[in-house]
Amino acid sequence: MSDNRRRRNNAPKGGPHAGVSRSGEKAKDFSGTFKKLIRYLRPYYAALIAVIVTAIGSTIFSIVGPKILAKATDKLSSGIMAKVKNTGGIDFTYITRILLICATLYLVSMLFSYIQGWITATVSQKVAYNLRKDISEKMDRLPLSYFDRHSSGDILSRVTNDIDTIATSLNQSMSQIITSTTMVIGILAMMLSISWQMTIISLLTLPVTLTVLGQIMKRSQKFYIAQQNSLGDVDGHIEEMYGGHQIVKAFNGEADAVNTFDKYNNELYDSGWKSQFFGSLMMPVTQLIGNFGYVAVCIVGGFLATGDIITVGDIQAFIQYVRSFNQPIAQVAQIMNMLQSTAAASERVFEFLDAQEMVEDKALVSRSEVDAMKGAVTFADVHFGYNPDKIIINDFNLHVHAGQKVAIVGPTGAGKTTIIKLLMRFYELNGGEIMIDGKNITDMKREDLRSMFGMVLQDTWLFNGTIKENLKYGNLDATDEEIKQACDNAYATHFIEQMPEGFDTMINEESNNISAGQKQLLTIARAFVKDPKILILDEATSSVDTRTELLIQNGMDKLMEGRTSFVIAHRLSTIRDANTIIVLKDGDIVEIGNHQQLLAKHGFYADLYQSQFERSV
Ligand SMILES: Nc1ncnc2c1ncn2[C@@H]1O[C@H](COP(=O)(O)OP(=O)(O)OP(=O)(O)O)[C@@H](O)[C@H]1O
Repeated sequence: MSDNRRRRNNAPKGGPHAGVSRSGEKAKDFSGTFKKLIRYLRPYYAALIAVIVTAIGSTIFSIVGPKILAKATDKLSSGIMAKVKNTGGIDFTYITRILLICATLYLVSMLFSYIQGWITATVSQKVAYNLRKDISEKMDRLPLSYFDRHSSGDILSRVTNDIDTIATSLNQSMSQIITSTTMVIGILAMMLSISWQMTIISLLTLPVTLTVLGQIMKRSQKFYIAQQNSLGDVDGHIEEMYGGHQIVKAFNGEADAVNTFDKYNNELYDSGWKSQFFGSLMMPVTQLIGNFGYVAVCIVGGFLATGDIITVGDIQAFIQYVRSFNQPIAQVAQIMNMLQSTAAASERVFEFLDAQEMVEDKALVSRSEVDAMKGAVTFADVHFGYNPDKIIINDFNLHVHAGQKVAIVGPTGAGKTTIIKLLMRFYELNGGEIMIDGKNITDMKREDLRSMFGMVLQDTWLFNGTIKENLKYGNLDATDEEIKQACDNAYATHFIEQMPEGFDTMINEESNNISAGQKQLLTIARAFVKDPKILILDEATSSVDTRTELLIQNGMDKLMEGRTSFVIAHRLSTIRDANTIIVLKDGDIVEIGNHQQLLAKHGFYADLYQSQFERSV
């Protein structure tokens, strides 16, 4: 089967990061996406109210701080004046009391910030946790056709990168939106309470700050997107070249590979440099414009103070407020930017969660009925196309008695694998029906249906675990004796026992401690452990040594005894004893019969057999 290859070839350009949501990416439906995201926040409304209360609390306390501190400054300055004029002294008791009040306010404000940080971290991580959980459950309900259309890298990036983006931005924006807004309103109120004239003057700098910030952000965002794209190109290129480095070397493609890498790397350098440069301009520029504001405020404040309209303490408090005014404004702008990428990430996640699911299981045939089945298979007028507009299996009819061996042969792309996928209900038919022991497979639960099958494929899939764990994959209750017996039947015991830790040796998909042939023997043993009624064998085309090939063949023959078997055959010499051989061409059965009958027909099969036979002579 060539699924993995096919999927990889279909993967979007840009490598593993090709589906990653990029900061600055715009969502198609901003408000709709946020509504969906807010649904995930619903269980935490109480916590969110607590965030609002603590955020407002901590901000108010830090806002009133300077105003109270101003009282101490005034007392101090009037005390100094009195001392100079010899009319009195500094009232330290009063000043100490004010300072204590201020310290308490700042402490309470800090405590509130702490509580608020704790709640937002919990809520954002819970939302991310629930999204990941929903995605994982959704994966089980999605039809295989969904995975045909989306690369695994793309799906992976939705579960990891996109959800990370959502969690991080929820964490930051939830409290920042509230604190920044409270801060802006609060500071503005305090400034107005000190002097409306000075407030107007300092507000004059605001449009300038906002325009300049907007321009900088627009520019840096453009380069940021370019940077992420170049990063995707670099990653994709490295993955491709590293994955196929032997081929690259064999075809002398190194110079080309290095040139392409240099090109992507230069683009990354260029966009990375520009985005960071523009990003780092934000703070100094805001400060510069703010400083002009201070100068103007100080001048006007000085005039007002000399006219006894405001006090020196007021000027000091006002300056403090002006300093903290620009910060929340810049923060709100940043949050707006961040929310755009959150929306883009959420949109990708919800697109996955909203994808059309498989037709629901019916379970009209009970598990006990399925368990009692013998394994007779009937295909009746089956029509199917991966894309309904392009039917590739036309009117397929076949009846297989329980225990029979059916070989499916035909040129590449004829539809051999497709027939098997339909039998296991990986895809829904466009017409006709498939029955096992006379019962339509759509009337059974998918899980029950698949419990009847055992597969030995060319793509020997083994997971990270011990040999024993891998063997028990299809039957977790198998005893050690059953496993040993299965390995004996599959001629696998010998090599397993020679391994350093025998059945407890760790293996995985890329294991190089076992050979391709040994992996094949393990998958045969795994099928024996499962003891299925119907077998699917996809004959290995990969070359193994003759002795191992013989072991594999013998193992498979033994495995097929007494079970309905479908063999996708590549070497026709191995299927001479099949009860029925069907020859597929472009999704149609062009010939059917046993080996002798088909040879006698002198048709497609006979030609195919002859050509293989001649090649092997
Ligand atoms: N997931 C898929 N999505 C769309 N088209 C597919 C998919 N899988 C297979 N096809 C197409 O369906 C046709 C039959 O493919 P299938 O894999 O069944 O052929 P096959 O006979 O098993 O070939 P091979 O011997 O090369 O494995 C081919 O044209 C193939 O390109």
